[in-house]
Amino acid sequence: MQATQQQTGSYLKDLTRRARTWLMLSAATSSIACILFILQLCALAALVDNLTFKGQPLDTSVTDCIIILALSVSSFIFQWLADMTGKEGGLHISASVQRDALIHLTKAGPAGCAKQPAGQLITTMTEAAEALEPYFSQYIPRAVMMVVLPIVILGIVFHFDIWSFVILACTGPLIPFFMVLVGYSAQSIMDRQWTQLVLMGSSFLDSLRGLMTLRLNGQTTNSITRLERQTEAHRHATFSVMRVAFLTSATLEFFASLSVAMVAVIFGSRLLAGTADFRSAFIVLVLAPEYFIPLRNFSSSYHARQNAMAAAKQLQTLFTLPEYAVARQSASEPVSSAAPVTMLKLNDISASYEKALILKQISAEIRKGQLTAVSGESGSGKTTLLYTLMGFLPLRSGSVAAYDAGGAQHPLTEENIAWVPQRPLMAFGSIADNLRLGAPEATDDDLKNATRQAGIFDFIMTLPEGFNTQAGERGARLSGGQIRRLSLARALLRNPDILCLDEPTANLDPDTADTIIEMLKSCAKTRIVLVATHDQKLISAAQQVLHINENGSLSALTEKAVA
Ligand SMILES: Nc1ncnc2c1ncn2[C@@H]1O[C@H](COP(=O)(O)OP(=O)(O)OP(=O)(O)O)[C@@H](O)[C@H]1O
Repeated sequence: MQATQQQTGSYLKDLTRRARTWLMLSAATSSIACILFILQLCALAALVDNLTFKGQPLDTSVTDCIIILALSVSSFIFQWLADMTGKEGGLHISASVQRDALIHLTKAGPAGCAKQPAGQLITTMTEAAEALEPYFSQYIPRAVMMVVLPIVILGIVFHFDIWSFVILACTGPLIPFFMVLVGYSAQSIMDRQWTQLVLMGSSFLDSLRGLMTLRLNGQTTNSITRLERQTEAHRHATFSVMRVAFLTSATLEFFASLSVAMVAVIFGSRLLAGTADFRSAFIVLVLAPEYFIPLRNFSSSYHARQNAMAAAKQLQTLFTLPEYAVARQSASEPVSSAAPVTMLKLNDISASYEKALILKQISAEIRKGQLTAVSGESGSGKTTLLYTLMGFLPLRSGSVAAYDAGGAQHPLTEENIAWVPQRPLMAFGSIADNLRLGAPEATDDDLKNATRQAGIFDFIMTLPEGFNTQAGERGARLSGGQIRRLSLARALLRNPDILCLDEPTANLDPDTADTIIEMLKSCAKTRIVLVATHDQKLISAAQQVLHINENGSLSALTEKAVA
């Protein structure tokens, strides 16, 4: 569900607090720059008046020229400082939002993240977070400037000419008024543009990932047509946004030019009639366009605000993902004892994603030395059971306790449990890089040992570059069985006390499946090994089988003596 305008507005307001100092510095330096610029214009008007009408000789005006130059340089420096501090504030906020989003995704874990398409998450994490930067670096300092500078100019103009003051005071507020009016109707166009962008991103990623499936089903052309349609819709939405932006700036230009022209006409006729002096006329005429500049700058950055509002809505949607992952103790925290965990005790555990319970009151003891399989119909909750052990999903009730051989209880930490999912991730990089994902400190010998245990060492040695061979995008240069064995080696490299595997033999030829089953049996001699599987061969090879029925309850627990 998308957040309302009001919720998004207060979210952006809250974010402002994260870089308040930078943004205040930006607004302050920008105000100083503008005041210096106004002083420079006043000094210039006085110099021109003195030289042309008061007959002051040029050689006595050197000090005036130096003052004008100094004012100009200082104004430039302060404006530069204003841009830099504004940028710093904007970047600080967008980086902190990206960090928050990443932390939230970690808390959501694989179960929570499954609720949004990966393409949408990528677009939100990158483009939406970056779209916040111009809002904070431009819109907020300009909004402050829009208030400060026109008031200063109005004060000066009032001092010189009441009629010019009235014209500027009446026309100035029209600009932000029209901006807000146009802005409200443009927000829905902006939201549409973002929805199209997110949709395009997810469709593109889905098509890329499912290229093979699309091809096999003769859907490549349809997929291209759908992508073309989405690109076209995004182009249309972008054009609508640009049309509104152009129309708005044309309206603003019209009002600004009209009022400057009115001031010029009034002062021209007063000069001709001899009721005004040149110096006042010159000052008011150079200040009149400057009066509209902060208003125009504010209006042009209003687009940044609308874009940020639409982007912030996408970010708020990401933050609504449920935080399923359970916080676990990490290696940096002291563990009560170095003895390995040899037994897991499930005490009446129940778990659910939403309201309905998926797992109901499961109790079992899973020990080192015996391969344990979790079997059951598709959708019965086998993966969910592994998720609860891995900490990807909290328990609704019951508990999981871990004990060492001496009967002492241990906490379940990120280090003593490892997981090999149904579709293991192969990152872009070499085989060695992929193996070291979970154990960056692992030596070459460690890699050899782990791959030997996982039965993939001989295959790696046949590759021309051995461990340095590139795995390809998502392991595209490896077979399904090779990816499984590599991810098993990756898990073993961490030397976990508990190893959980989801469908380790799915879609493998009988010989490869047999090799993996033998490997798991041998792994189970030194650690707790728990597999979720449909594979009858693997179920028969297991010494303990937990059968979960379609209601999510444990319907049978069979145990065989270890051979
Ligand atoms: N992230 C999720 N959010 C909500 N419901 C989910 C989520 N993941 C799984 N489920 C639901 O939980 C139930 C159990 O799913 P689970 O993946 O544990 O079954 P499984 O026994 O492992 O199935 P399979 O053998 O097909 O892999 C299913 O009804 C599924 O729709």
